[in-house]
Amino acid sequence: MLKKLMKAFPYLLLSLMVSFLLAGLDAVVTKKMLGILDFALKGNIQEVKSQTPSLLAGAVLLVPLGIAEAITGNFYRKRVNLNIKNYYIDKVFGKNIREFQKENNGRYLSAMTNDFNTLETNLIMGIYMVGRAAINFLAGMWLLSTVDYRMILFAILIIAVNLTISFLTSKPMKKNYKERSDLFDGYTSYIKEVLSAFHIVKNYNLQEKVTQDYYQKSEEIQHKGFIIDRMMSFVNASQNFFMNGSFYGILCGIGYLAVIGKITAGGLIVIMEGINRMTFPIFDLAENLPKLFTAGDLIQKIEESLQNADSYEETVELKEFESGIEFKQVGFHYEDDEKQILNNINLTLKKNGKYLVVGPSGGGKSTFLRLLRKYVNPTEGKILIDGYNMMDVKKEDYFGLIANIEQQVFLFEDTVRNNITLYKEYSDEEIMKAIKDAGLSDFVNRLPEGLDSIIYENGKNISGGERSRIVIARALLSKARILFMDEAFASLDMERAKEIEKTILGLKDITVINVSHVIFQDTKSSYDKVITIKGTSDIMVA
Ligand SMILES: Nc1ncnc2c1ncn2[C@@H]1O[C@H](COP(=O)(O)OP(=O)(O)OP(=O)(O)O)[C@@H](O)[C@H]1O
Repeated sequence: MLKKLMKAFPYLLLSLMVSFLLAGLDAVVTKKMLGILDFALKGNIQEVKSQTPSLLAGAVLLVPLGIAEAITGNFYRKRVNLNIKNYYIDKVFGKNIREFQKENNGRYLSAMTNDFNTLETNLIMGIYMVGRAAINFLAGMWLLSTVDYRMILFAILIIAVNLTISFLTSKPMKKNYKERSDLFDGYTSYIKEVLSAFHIVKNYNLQEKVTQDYYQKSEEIQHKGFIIDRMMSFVNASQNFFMNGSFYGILCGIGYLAVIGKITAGGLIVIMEGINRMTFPIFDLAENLPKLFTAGDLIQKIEESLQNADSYEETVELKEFESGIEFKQVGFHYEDDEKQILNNINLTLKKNGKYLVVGPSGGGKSTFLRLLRKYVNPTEGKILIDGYNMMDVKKEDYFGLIANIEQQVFLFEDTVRNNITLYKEYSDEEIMKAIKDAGLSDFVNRLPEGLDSIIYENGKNISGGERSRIVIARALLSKARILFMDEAFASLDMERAKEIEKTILGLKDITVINVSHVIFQDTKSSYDKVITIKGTSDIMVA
């Protein structure tokens, strides 16, 4: 992530260069203006006249520079935000399917909203604000040094104290920011779950329980925010106290120098201006430096959530499925559970064969499919595909050869066409054939705009059966070599399910592995094998 942030560094540099020019020119204009004041007080009108045009030119140039500063600053902010957001979503989709499924994806939502907001304020804008504040502070310091170079010592002292306070307070701040981010993870997951179970909450009258839980979680987060704000107030108050004390001391000093005639009226105003210019940047530094120090931990937390725990290197490229899949003494248990789910499976699935997988609930059918889909690897024995160990086959190659039809259907809010083609190029004939084979022709013909009709929000304007058939058409069109079906007929009426099953069993160039509770006696015999999975050590092939 840091690399992505560094990519936006040129934009930050450009913007700070503009700030530098602006602050520098502003200081020069101020200095010149007060020099002219001194000449005027001395009655040197000639000098006043000769210096006024360059003063006005400088003052006019401040306007475009001010606009350029705002534009370049905003551009930097836009670039860097887009960079890290692209990086993040890229990495999320680089996660292994199984690892992603195991986690609560609320943490990703929380990272994309809460953590990114904190990063934007603390790091992205933090760096920019600190850079700009440092430049303006330097400009103020330069103004002071034109009257008396010893003023530089005063500026260095202020910076040193500021940095020390920021550094000392950064440790507890980091801890609190990290804890707040963890609380946000739980909070976002909770809201996501509760909203998706809206009808259950209403049907079972759980509003009161949900409201109480929500209040408690909100309270924890608000309290953590309160602690962070309280710490920030303490940091700011101590820095303000030190700085105000120093400024008053300096004011007394320069007042005395003015009274004894060591500083001119212009010089006096230059010093006041210089101090004034250093004040706001110092407050910006005081506010942003401690936050900046906390950003590292947040980045680390986000990076850790994006790592795949399984870093096994897959070396085999597999562009075509040639002969078959072989289970050799395969056993499996889930990593967080010692219970053996599958044991000593020896089985061959031939290319273009049609297999029905049946068995009691909890027998291990889905686990068997997970192994075949390469979501998990066997804990004993091995699965070979065309003679290669499946574990070594590159995921992206294998996923390119398979299609999945599941009970839970995901549809994009887009046209029927795009939902079937999944944004890949196919001819109209190919699409229409897949639609016919999936039993979708009547549905598409009924739609006012045919294939270009829109499916809304995960298919809320179409029936469960139509949804399933869209996914079946999707799988048929993708010309996958292996089709995994997981209770694909569960939401179809019997006639329609039988019809689609017949179509799929009639397809010559595809291997079908169908896990189903819905078994039709008249189509059962069309399968090459019926595999019964009934828990450990019990796998029957008929
Ligand atoms: N992620 C998991 N971690 C630990 N155990 C699991 C996990 N998923 C499933 N199991 C266990 O594995 C066993 C087999 O589950 P699986 O889902 O494979 O069965 P199934 O035959 O598909 O069941 P059903 O027909 O009810 O969907 C069950 O005892 C289940 O509790």
